[in-house]
Amino acid sequence: MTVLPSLSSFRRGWLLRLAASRRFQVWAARIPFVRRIARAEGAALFDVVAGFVNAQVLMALVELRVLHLLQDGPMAVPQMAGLCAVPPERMQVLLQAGAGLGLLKRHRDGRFGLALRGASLLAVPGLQAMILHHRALYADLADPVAFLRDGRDTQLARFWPYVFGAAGAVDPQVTATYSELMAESQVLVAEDTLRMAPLTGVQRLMDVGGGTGAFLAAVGRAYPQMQLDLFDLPVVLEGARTRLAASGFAGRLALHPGSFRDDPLPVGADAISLVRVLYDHDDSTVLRLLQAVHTALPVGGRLIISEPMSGGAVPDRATDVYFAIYTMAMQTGRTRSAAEIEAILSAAGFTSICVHTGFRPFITSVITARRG
Ligand SMILES: CC(C)=CCC/C(C)=C/CC/C(C)=C/C=C/C(C)=C/C=C/C=C(C)/C=C/C=C(C)/C=C/C=C(C)/C=C/CC(C)(C)O
Ligand SMILES: C[S@@+](CC[C@H](N)C(=O)[O-])C[C@H]1O[C@@H](n2cnc3c(N)ncnc32)[C@H](O)[C@@H]1O
Repeated sequence: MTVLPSLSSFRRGWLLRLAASRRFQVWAARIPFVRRIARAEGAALFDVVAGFVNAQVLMALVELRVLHLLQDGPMAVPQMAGLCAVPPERMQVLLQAGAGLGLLKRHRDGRFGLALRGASLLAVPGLQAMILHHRALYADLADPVAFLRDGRDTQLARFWPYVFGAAGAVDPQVTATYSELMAESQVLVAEDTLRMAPLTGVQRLMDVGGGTGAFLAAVGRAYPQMQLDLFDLPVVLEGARTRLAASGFAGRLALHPGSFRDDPLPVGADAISLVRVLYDHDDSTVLRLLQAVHTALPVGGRLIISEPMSGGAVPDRATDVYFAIYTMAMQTGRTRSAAEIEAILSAAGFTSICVHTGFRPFITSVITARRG
């Protein structure tokens, strides 16, 4: 909590009782210094209250391709209304809301254009597809208490059938959809992972659960001499073949179809990466997977784990809300803190465990470890 830094629990309790008193709030609104804190708290609280509406305005802007349409310059409301097939008076409200969110800019002549944040959104790989797929998550959260008490049949779990193992990933069309979403959203994850955990000295890297090879492609570009191995479910690798053939890495990339639930991992790599894999699975699957990675690595071999992690003792706004609820809706895994992952790594026999908290925790954080 930002306004209550490190107070004793007695003073903290006293301050919390004050904040929860309506009479104190009325008084605080009149006193100059306290008024600033009260206003900031009010605005922050309203942001939480209005979150769903903000997200739905964003959804409409993306689905109607408003940001794309404004890419070449500002437009008048009636023209936008025609292009988006939305009545002009409603379009006005949507565009004004987009400007309120800082995504659009309202010009003096009443036209709307892109703001810096809206323009940035267009350039984030896969973000628009990610926003559109939130429909499934929002449907699951329509009744959040029912979801928490008994959220067993979720739309999101059906969106990502591979989490149920090889048996779930049978439909190549469905597999192609999620593989594409993962590959696009991988770009920033790869950037941050390689910045936090450079692969200097690694001869051969195996990416387990590497999807269609987007992480390995980034690694291959950064380390032109490295041998690359990709391990994933057969149906996923089938889809990856054409993409990888065109990537120019074919000569130094080997594909290993298999399921880490049922098959041993191939040996030979001196480093193994697990990028956005652990949080899809329960603790016992994660422990067995890390034990299998331990067995597949040579002594001193390196493991790189990269995924958004819970803040643990210091709850984090992005990962402890979005990713924790998201992975709960997927049903099979959970968003773990670095400390929780460290504990499983130790149980699997890893040493030299090192946590690199992400500078963008909503993109990823990294843990590295070695086979002792
Ligand atoms: C030079 C000066 C002084 C000024 C210039 C001004 C200027 C031009 C500034 C540009 C600003 C700029 C560079 C902005 C860059 C913005 C960026 C990089 C924004 C990035 C945003 C990324 C976001 C919002 C990422 C969201 C990621 C999400 C929602 C990921 C979801 C992932 C999921 C659900 C994964 C699921 C996997 C599963 C299924 C659980 O296994
Ligand atoms: C969230 S995706 C991450 C893909 C990629 N690492 C990335 O970050 O974009 C999880 C990946 O794990 C793979 N996976 C899930 N269960 C698996 C299993 N039992 N054996 C091998 N791969 C599996 C999925 O097919 C999928 O490609």
